[in-house]
Amino acid sequence: MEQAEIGLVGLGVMGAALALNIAEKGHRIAVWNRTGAVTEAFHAGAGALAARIVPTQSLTDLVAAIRPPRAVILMIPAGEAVDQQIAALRPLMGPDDLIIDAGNADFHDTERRAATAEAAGVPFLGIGVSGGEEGARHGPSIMGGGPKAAWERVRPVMEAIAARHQGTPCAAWMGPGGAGHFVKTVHNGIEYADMQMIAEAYGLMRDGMGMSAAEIADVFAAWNEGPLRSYLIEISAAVARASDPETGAAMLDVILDAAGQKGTGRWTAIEAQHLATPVPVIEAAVMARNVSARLNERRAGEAVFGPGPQPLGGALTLADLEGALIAGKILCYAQGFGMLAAASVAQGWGLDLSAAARVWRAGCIIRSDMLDPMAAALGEDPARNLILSPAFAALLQRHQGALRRVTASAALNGHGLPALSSGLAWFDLMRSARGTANMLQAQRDFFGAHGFQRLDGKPIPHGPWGKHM
Ligand SMILES: NC(=O)C1=CN([C@@H]2O[C@H](COP(=O)(O)OP(=O)(O)OC[C@H]3O[C@@H](n4cnc5c(N)ncnc54)[C@H](OP(=O)(O)O)[C@@H]3O)[C@@H](O)[C@H]2O)C=CC1
Ligand SMILES: O=C(CO)[C@H](O)[C@H](O)COP(=O)(O)O
Repeated sequence: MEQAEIGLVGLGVMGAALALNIAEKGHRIAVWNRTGAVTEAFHAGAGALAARIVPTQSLTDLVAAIRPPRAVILMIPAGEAVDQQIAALRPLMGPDDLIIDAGNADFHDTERRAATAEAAGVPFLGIGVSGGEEGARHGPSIMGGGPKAAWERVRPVMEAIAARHQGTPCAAWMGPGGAGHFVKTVHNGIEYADMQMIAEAYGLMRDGMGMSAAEIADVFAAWNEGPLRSYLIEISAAVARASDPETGAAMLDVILDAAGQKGTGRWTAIEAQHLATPVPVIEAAVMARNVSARLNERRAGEAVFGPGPQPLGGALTLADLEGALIAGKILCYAQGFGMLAAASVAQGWGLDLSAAARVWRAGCIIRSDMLDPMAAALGEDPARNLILSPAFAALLQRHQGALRRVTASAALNGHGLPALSSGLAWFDLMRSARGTANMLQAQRDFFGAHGFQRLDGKPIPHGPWGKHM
């Protein structure tokens, strides 16, 4: 039998869709899944593509089914499962055979696996794949990381299966080691923030303006025709429009308000702290998911303090909400790109921020019309904060008023808007040439003799605190 060009382990939601995508682009692929019955069912359901798919029932058969030098994609949960699969596969493979972890991964794990592979003289790639099931099936965004030569080996397949933005594949090598998985992690942090800001606008419409889910769907659909045009706004319109087949009620109205999470947003927040790079909108979004899961505490809080959100009494318009989301989105993306810049320096990756923005323009969950001008702005001057680029500074000038009205009215009326309001706070700090950290420095010097710098440059590193004690 003709050997496959590539192999794939893990026929779950993403792996199955990716395997069909690869087969559809004309590549013969061998597949293996931990639960063998899943492999059989997958092959049986692959229709015409089944002819290009080789189902296998052991890792030995999987490896034997692939033409050397081999490439095997892992599409399985992050963490131990990946280490176990690598440990099981490596002894079966040759020194030129490539293992590709294409699931989400903590980039520290990817760095460790890359170092182990390099020491053993075998190739390993860690690549981020975004787009959910639909993206994996018809064109995801792909962020490659690891040895450039190994990426070049699989680049033709990656570019063939990736989404396209005006003909350009949304698949690119981001850098060595864990760079690809790091870019995917920041992508997911932005995803959390974008989703949270949309949920905040939804809450203002539902609880502050008394709008039904169907009316809210119309608003999201209208916003999707303007500057906010994006996959997440588009699906927000769709989910707000959907009805529950059981009760006929709006689907949103029957879904429990407790968010799940697999951890990628948390990885972003943790790494941001390690890098001392401010991503408050992303951190607020992670916090909001954590709070959402504390249902009993929230119910107890409402019992003691009364319900939070009150009607806004006409204080805000839908245009205010749209403007606030435009401003919030720019602020959160600027923070995400700032984090990529900080990691690039810390890790010596040489990340091209514009290239990251370019692979996010199509296929991924955060794809949006704004990413093309963002890629252009980052290309003009990668060292400049995105909010200072002329195009995005002008948008912020235009929409910051809406963000202020929305966050102020929300605060006055009991609506918690952690993401939008932390975005505004960061923006105001970023436009303050004279901040308030002089007070922090004085306090630190007072209690710990930590010293400070003076504005006039005089070499007097401590304050006269002793005289006043
Ligand atoms: N779902 C999404 O939208 C996205 C997911 N990802 C990432 O893709 C990867 C796969 O996710 P997804 O397809 O959603 O997950 P699923 O839960 O749908 O599938 C998981 C797959 O991994 C296999 N698996 C689970 N544990 C092990 C193990 N210990 N050893 C070997 N195989 C194992 C399962 O096999 P079995 O059938 O035997 O259980 C199954 O094939 C994850 O890293 C995820 O974070 C990335 C982007 C988007
Ligand atoms: O990577 C993804 C999208 O880009 C996955 O869907 C991921 O599972 C989303 O994260 P979470 O489960 O934490 O919401």
